[in-house]
Amino acid sequence: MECHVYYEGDDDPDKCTARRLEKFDRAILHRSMRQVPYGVVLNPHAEQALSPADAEDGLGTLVALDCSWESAEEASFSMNGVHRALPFLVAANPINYGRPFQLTTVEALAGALRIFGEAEAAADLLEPFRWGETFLTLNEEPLDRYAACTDSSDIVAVQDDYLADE
Ligand SMILES: C[S@@+](CC[C@H](N)C(=O)[O-])C[C@H]1O[C@@H](n2cnc3c(N)ncnc32)[C@H](O)[C@@H]1O
Repeated sequence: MECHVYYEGDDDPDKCTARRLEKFDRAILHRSMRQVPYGVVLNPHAEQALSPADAEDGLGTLVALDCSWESAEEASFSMNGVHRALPFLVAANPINYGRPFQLTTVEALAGALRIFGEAEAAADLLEPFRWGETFLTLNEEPLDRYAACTDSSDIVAVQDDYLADE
């Protein structure tokens, strides 16, 4: 599955995970919205949770928006595609370690790949990051359970187990 990122460029370039993905040839960055291909769009505002059932709908393409969280409002996600929110997963990056839902671009893309059953691709994407493997170990149990789900309602039922512990 190809990973594409619409790059807004308003976040600290030194900490930006999308730029590092581009540097290590793990993702294709687009500076113009028109260039972003149709795909499964990782959108935290989406009504439906991502599930394995979405794997075919993106025509082999995953899309994220790399911008600051301040500008990641609903209107910014105007890409063409199937919009999905990730279920409960916690960040492993040093800035937001342990925080649920607010993932970096690479964590979001890797989480989606893992839910789609593409464990090797997820590990490969995270490989250029010091804390990359930690994201997979920290979230191993929910990721295994999400990857075994059939659809979005299954995912939400699994997620409820983790939200109940928050
Ligand atoms: C707001 S940007 C922040 C990127 C950060 N500056 C970096 O360097 O990675 C993170 C992007 O990852 C995706 N993402 C993060 N958490 C998500 C979630 N819970 N559900 C869906 N997508 C999510 C979205 O595409 C979101 O715009």
